[in-house]
Amino acid sequence: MRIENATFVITGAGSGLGSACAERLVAAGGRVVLCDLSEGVQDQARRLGDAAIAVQGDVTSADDIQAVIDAAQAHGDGLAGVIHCAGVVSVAKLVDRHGNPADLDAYARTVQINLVGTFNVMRLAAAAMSQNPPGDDGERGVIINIASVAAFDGQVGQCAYSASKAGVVGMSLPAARELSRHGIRVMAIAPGVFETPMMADIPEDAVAALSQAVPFPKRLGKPDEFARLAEQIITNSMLNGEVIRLDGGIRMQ
Ligand SMILES: CCCCCCCCCCCCCC(=O)CC(=O)SCCNC(=O)CCNC(=O)[C@H](O)C(C)(C)COP(=O)(O)OP(=O)(O)OC[C@H]1O[C@@H](n2cnc3c(N)ncnc32)[C@H](O)[C@@H]1OP(=O)(O)O
Ligand SMILES: NC(=O)C1=CN([C@@H]2O[C@H](COP(=O)(O)OP(=O)(O)OC[C@H]3O[C@@H](n4cnc5c(N)ncnc54)[C@H](O)[C@@H]3O)[C@@H](O)[C@H]2O)C=CC1
Repeated sequence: MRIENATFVITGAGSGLGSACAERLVAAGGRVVLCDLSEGVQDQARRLGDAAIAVQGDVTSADDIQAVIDAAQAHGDGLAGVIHCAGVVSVAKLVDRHGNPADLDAYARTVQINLVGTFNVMRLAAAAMSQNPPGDDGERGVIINIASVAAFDGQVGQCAYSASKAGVVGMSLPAARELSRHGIRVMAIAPGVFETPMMADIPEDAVAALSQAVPFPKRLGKPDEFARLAEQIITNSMLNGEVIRLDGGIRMQ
């Protein structure tokens, strides 16, 4: 699929990895519709110029995401793809050091945003893209979801987060199988540790430990390194139904 003059929805585009994807797609001649809960997403759209518009919304809301997709249809010649970066991190042990059980609502919130939100965006975007005229190979669209290495190597305290991301991994192949008849590809990226505001709350020694745990390069990833992979997934139609770890070889302990 070509990026130039095509329109993409990027969720979580007010920050971090989503923001980097927006910059890279605009630089490649694409048009973007930025969705985020935070109102800062409007500033990001203004920075990117006429190729970008922002629609504030919650990925767990059917109405909000349908409004984002409707805006994408109007922003260009139909929705070509989605890079779904919106997500939250949570940390809690099943039983804390005082013997108290983990909070159920906190667990449910993490799964609701990271997993149910992913399903919500996929289902509404796929319904819209299935109406596109077929392109090369009969392609009508591409969906890129974001998992995490925590889907595979979850650490102590990551039951909710790892479960939510493992669910994103689990949906990749069945979604790709179902949507292949419409010419829509589904991929997921499982990042390791990247320099974004999501990592900002981590104690410095923990960040250092995570960086040292990366075989090579021993550092946090840069958001544009993530965006470059997303760009390649969009333009390389043989990438489908798979999860790509982008992590420097880290296997978390
Ligand atoms: C490496 C810790 C990083 C903390 C980061 C918190 C914010 C996370 C932002 C992540 C954003 C990116 C997300 C992503 O997709 C990529 C990743 O997943 S990066 C990995 C992020 N890691 C986590 O989120 C782990 C979070 N867990 C914790 O911070 C702690 O486990 C927790 C606070 C939940 C509990 O710690 P503590 O109070 O020390 O628990 P205990 O005192 O009960 O310890 C019991 C026992 O378990 C050992 N332990 C605790 N944490 C870890 C660990 N992460 N890895 C290995 N072992 C751990 C602890 O040392 C005790 O062992 P003893 O032998 O009894 O000393
Ligand atoms: N930073 C990292 O090291 C890693 C991040 N990831 C995943 O990558 C994705 C992006 O993470 P970052 O850019 O690092 O985080 P970030 O915190 O910088 O950006 C996430 C964005 O999602 C938005 N968001 C959260 N909940 C939302 C909702 N319900 N509706 C709409 N927007 C919502 C936030 O407002 C924020 O702007 C997340 O899914 C995260 O789990 C995965 C592995 C590693």
